[in-house]
Amino acid sequence: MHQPDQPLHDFSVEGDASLAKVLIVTAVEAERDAVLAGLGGDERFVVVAGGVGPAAVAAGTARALMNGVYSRVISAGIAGGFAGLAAVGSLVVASRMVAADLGSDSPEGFISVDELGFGSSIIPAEDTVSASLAGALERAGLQACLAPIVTVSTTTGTLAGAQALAARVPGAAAEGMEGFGVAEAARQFGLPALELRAISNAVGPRDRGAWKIGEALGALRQASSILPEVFFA
Ligand SMILES: O=C(O)c1cccc(C(=O)CC[C@H]2O[C@@H](n3cnc4c(=O)[nH]cnc43)[C@H](O)[C@@H]2O)c1
Repeated sequence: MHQPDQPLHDFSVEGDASLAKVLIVTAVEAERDAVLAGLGGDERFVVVAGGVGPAAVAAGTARALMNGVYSRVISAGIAGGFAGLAAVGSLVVASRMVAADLGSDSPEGFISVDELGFGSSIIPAEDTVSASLAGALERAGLQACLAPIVTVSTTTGTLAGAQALAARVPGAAAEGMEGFGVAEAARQFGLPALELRAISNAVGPRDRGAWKIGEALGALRQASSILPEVFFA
């Protein structure tokens, strides 16, 4: 029987590793189009819109992985940024992907799935490559940081919620809804994962009208133009 902590398939590349592509998974088509525009038709990357939220995107990622040969998977898109750590229009590269609401609430507070003994809510990002990506973005003149990125099923919409999340995941710079789902699918295929987010709004009191989606998609497009030199130099 399959053990969930073991890869489901061995899709690692045998022979010519240069044939393996990088799979990039966004939530929605506008994000996919921004990534594709930045990549400028580079066929070493495949970009799919996998759906919003960790469940849809994990299924979408697994489906894509079944149909190709990949060396790694990147979750990419827009995100909320934590105050003082990631400003609107800046970029965050994940040091780890954290499923921040995967667990149980209790009168004593949140209990993570790790504490409950049902697995892990943290997937480390491919570390040297993530650091290289953050460095390359900065050298290209983009504002970028390397930090934990949280994945939630419900976006944070209050100041108290943002503060609680920042306390639960110290150093977290961005909040999205897909990173952990993409990383979990990649993990089950034995592949490393990364996450790249462009900040469209602050994590905190919900104000959808204030989201700078165009600015974030522009930053995502610019960041995507750096990816070939990082992954295929
Ligand atoms: O309306 C549009 O034109 C549009 C274009 C691109 C993307 C969107 C989205 O609504 C994407 C949803 C996606 O964004 C992530 N996100 C953004 N801000 C946050 C946040 O504060 N907390 C959590 N997630 C956030 C998330 O990953 C969603 O999947 C609209």
